[in-house]
Amino acid sequence: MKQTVLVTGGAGYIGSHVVRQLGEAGYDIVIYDNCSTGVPASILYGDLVVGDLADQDRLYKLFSRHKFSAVLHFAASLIAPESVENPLDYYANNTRNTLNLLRCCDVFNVEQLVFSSTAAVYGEPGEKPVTEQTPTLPINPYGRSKLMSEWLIQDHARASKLRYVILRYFNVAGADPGRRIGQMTAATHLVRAACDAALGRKPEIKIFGTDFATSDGTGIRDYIHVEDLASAHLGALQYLEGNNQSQTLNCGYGKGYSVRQVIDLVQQVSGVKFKVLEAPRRPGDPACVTACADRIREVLDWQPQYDDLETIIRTALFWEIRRDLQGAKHPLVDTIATRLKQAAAERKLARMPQASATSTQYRQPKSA
Ligand SMILES: NC(=O)c1ccc[n+]([C@@H]2O[C@H](COP(=O)([O-])OP(=O)(O)OC[C@H]3O[C@@H](n4cnc5c(N)ncnc54)[C@H](O)[C@@H]3O)[C@@H](O)[C@H]2O)c1
Ligand SMILES: O=c1ccn([C@@H]2O[C@H](COP(=O)(O)OP(=O)(O)O[C@H]3O[C@H](CO)[C@H](O)[C@H](O)[C@H]3O)[C@@H](O)[C@H]2O)c(=O)[nH]1
Repeated sequence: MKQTVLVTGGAGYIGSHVVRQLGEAGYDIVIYDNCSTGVPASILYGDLVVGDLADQDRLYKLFSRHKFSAVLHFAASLIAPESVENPLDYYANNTRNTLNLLRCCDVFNVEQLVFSSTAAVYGEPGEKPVTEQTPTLPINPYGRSKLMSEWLIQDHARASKLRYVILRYFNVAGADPGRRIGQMTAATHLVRAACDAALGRKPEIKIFGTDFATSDGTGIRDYIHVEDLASAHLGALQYLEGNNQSQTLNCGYGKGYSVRQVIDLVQQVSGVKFKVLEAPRRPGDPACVTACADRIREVLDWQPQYDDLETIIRTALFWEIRRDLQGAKHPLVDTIATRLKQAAAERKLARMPQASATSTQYRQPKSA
């Protein structure tokens, strides 16, 4: 029987990629989103209900209309420096609204929850990759608001039949390799900011902090492709459907790249030497955050397909170019698009001997 799942924040960047994979896997999907940063055009499957998680009455009505087998909870505010400026908004949208959602799960007997948490719960863990056992010491209100949400979920699960998978994402980037969806709205993330600079949408990129205690002085992060992150959600859902116990899992590849390395690679892949400025650190930015991601592979049998920074950057750039071609077009877009197409064709050629050997091997006529 088809299961109906609720996806909060499904019109957003990550949620929309998960919705697409859920739709392809045959789930019935209801998306609840206030479209503050998400856009309806990014929803390729399911029904969108436009509403706010703060509206408890609306949520009750939604839960009473559907029999949800599970909830995937993405809706949140997520810009760490902004959370330093407006902490109360972050606690309201992230922590209080998670409580609203849990109340509905409780009243309507929803027993499976997949929650979007973040590496920001670890704060400033130093150079070592962090495991799920690393102490959680968030250094900004965003991280604290998410950690408090984790506690709400864990405490409620102890007192009820709720089972959960909390996924702590590291830095998410890239776009649907099929180029249907990607980051739709303005975003401050590094890969996006570098793509914007390559496409000439911004005159330059700023490196926030060059005096961190890292190899080149700039911040180090573990970048995960949004498509792999989405498949981890399907794995988490299937894991819960298999009646397994609750888990908290890191979602990253276990590889660290500095801001300079990311910018250099965006310049290399795009062929555009955009301007790079050095600027002071942003408030609340840790020096280095990378994941030990052994447990998620083991527990969910998760097998990432896009574990490569160049692939992340290429899919992000392809998506941004596609967005540009639909709207106002910058002259550089054509140059970069041609360059990316050439690179893709060269890679295809390089792979050809192996590909044709494999196809001869496997495509034997059935009647033979
Ligand atoms: N992007 C990252 O690098 C990253 C890293 C770690 C964790 N996360 C987490 O992943 C989740 C999704 O992030 P994203 O990058 O897709 O962001 P996003 O802003 O694209 O998506 C968030 C979605 O939630 C919706 N939303 C926000 N507040 C809402 C409310 N009160 N009621 C209803 N809908 C609401 C927005 O309209 C949007 O569609 C968040 O919980 C975030 O904390 C993201
Ligand atoms: O224009 C920019 C943008 C970013 N950076 C730097 O690039 C690194 C990554 O910054 P992002 O803004 O891309 O991402 P954050 O690490 O700040 O945070 C992201 O990943 C976290 C998990 O690690 C959280 O989950 C959070 O929601 C999500 O925005 C940081 O050192 C930042 O200072 C720049 O130098 N210039």
